[in-house]
Amino acid sequence: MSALSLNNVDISYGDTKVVFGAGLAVAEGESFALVGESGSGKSTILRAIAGLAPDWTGDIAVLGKPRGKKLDKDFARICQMVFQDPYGSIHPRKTIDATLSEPLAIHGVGNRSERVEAMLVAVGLDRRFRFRFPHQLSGGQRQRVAIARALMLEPKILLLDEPTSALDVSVQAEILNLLKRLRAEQNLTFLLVTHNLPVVSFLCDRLAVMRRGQIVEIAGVDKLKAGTLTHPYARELYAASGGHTEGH
Ligand SMILES: Nc1ncnc2c1ncn2[C@@H]1O[C@H](COP(=O)(O)OP(=O)(O)OP(=O)(O)O)[C@@H](O)[C@H]1O
Repeated sequence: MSALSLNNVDISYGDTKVVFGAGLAVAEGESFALVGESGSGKSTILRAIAGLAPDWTGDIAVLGKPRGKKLDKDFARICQMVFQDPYGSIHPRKTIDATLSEPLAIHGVGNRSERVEAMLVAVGLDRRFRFRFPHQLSGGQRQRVAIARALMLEPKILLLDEPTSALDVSVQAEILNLLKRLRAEQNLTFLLVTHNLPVVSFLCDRLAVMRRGQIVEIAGVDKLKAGTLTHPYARELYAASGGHTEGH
């Protein structure tokens, strides 16, 4: 059974269709990247899976279960999304403790205090951050909080939308290492959007290359590293990176 599968998925915003006939399957425990030019529909695919872009047709299944069009509570326990900009995605006036406790409260999970402390440790944040506010944290620390919040309900799948691109280069590597470690420790499945090919090489097993709303190639990351992707656009992307597909 796939963790995520899309079959012939079209996605629109109002009258404008932006994704055409997307199909992919991500195995349980796999890390899968969506790459491609800006505006090609990568984030839209994540949003449709997460229930944030409801105007789609085709089939989306999560752990074998067809995905409905609405935000639903059970889904949140299985699949969570992490956004590019942690400042926009964590509430500025809530303490880190409140942010991390909230999903537990909504889902009636107990032992909140212990769970929040354990999660802070798991994402490499000192306990003293617990009662601070987001503006008292660095960008990297805030992204650790956003990742912690996504993991509070022990989901199986993370949808990661450019999780490091808003961060300083020096901090990006720390967050990538964290994601890699958490994935191994918690046997997570990743579907990750990025325009950064070294991130794909570092964190992913396979990738789909998107162009103008279509997936033009799906391949193992070995093909990316070897420069042997076959679609002309995928090759263009590789050439534009100067062959620098590794480096983290
Ligand atoms: N809320 C929205 N309403 C209308 N159109 C949108 C909306 N969000 C995105 N689009 C359009 O949908 C298309 C796909 O956007 P999307 O954000 O999925 O691309 P992307 O591949 O993730 O790009 P980027 O790498 O720049 O984030 C673009 O043409 C974009 O302008």
